[in-house]
Amino acid sequence: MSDSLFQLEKVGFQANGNQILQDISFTVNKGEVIVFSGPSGSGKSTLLKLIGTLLSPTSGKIYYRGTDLQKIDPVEYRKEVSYFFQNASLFDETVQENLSFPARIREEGFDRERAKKLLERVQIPETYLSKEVKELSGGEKQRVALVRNLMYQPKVLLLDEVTSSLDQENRAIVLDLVRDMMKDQQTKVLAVTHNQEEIDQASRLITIKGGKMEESK
Ligand SMILES: Nc1ncnc2c1ncn2[C@@H]1O[C@H](COP(=O)(O)OP(=O)(O)OP(=O)(O)O)[C@@H](O)[C@H]1O
Repeated sequence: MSDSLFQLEKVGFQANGNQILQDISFTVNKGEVIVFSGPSGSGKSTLLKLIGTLLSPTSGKIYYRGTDLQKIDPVEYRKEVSYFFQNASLFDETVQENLSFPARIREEGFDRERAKKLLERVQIPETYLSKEVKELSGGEKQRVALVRNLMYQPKVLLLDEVTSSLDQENRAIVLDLVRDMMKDQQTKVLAVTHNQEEIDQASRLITIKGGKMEESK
């Protein structure tokens, strides 16, 4: 078990009397890129939120590196496992204030060099640091939000339809950075997507239908 990254055992989730997920069991091993697919409303986002601890299972267990998620300090867990979603919201402040937020909550200084490098990777000039978020386009906001998630290198990146509201150009920029993270810095990715190009990159495709899972690849 300790060699697995995540292990789900008969995970279920109920909300307002509805069984949204049922009996979800699978193991994610360390070198895998997992993509969750399936029809709209089938429970994919809910599953990713359970893994990201934004929600708690109402039945079953989730283990991270062999330890029950309920027994892991949430602050420590968030340092390793980063959840990034479609239309991630930035604070209504400057780009720098947003990018320094992860350091502020850890009472550390802002790593301007890292911010600069990551911004460059998503084709945003350093001068944007002093820009107000409300001056940015939708695609720029999503790219800045991704940079904010990566200011501390996560071990696992949970991506929930992060490119679905982006045009082709922005999508390519975001995917390129995610790919680099996976390659050079060994970040593991679990993603929910409808995009075929992203699905093709999966080493494993897990399909969720009506709250139940089918493994397809
Ligand atoms: N907190 C909640 N309370 C009640 N119902 C919920 C809650 N969260 C999700 N649902 C319902 O659970 C089902 C699964 O939602 P989920 O967002 O996980 O689907 P999805 O597969 O990610 O869909 P999409 O591809 O459209 O994003 C939907 O029917 C949704 O309405």
